[in-house]
Amino acid sequence: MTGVDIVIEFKDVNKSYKNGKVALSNINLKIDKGEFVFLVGSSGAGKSTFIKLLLKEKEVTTGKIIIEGQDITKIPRRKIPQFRRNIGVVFQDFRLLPNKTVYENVAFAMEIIGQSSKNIRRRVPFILGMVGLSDKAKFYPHELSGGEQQRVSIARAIVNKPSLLIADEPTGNLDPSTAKEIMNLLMDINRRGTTIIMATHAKDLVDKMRKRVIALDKGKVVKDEERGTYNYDK
Ligand SMILES: Nc1ncnc2c1ncn2[C@@H]1O[C@H](COP(=O)(O)OP(=O)(O)OP(=O)(O)O)[C@@H](O)[C@H]1O
Repeated sequence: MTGVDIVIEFKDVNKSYKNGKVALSNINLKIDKGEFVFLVGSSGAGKSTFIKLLLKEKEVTTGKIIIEGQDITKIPRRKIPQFRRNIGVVFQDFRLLPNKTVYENVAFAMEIIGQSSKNIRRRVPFILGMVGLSDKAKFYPHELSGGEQQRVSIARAIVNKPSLLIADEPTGNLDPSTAKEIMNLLMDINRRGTTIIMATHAKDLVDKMRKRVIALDKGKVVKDEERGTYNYDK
């Protein structure tokens, strides 16, 4: 997928869980290559479900999700790992490997997709420089601040040059000024061409950035606005 136009399209997507709970209802939207999209909505609105469908962690009940012309609902189970390589993911709780250094955490993401050690030695220092962690390469996660740990997790998410980066509450565990720094880093990555979808409750950040805002409420899109704000009418 790298380097190819990524366009995400949800076509009449519905998702109900086994208990009958409707998590997403009749979602129709398109996200173009290079966009930065905030996904907002109160707890239970359907943001995590939206992300899980994109990653194929969950399957749609009905409808299609098309990424770069491919209907991902049709990808067979055995091809899911390969599909996921094209998407970087960042979580609220960082999810770093505690027994690996910063360098090793990022290198590991390249090792598991079979990159040569020569490529790894060239790429990891470059990415650590980009996220401002060159001097922390030999540190372990527990020796870092929350903001630094999140930078490592962002480095790991982008080291294999995904076209799409999904950030699920990436600033949720950070104080406001650190959250702003992480936001700036994500904007920087977006300016370099990576499409970003960020689920968040961080009203201040959303209002400041004035990027596209998609708001969910009870599984429905209740707002989709260019240069939007956090608030939406239910
Ligand atoms: N595995 C599941 N089985 C049954 N119901 C589920 C499951 N996962 C989520 N739900 C329900 O689907 C709805 C949407 O949940 P989802 O986790 O997508 O919301 P969210 O917007 O991500 O919330 P939060 O901000 O709290 O993470 C909720 O009502 C939730 O209880």
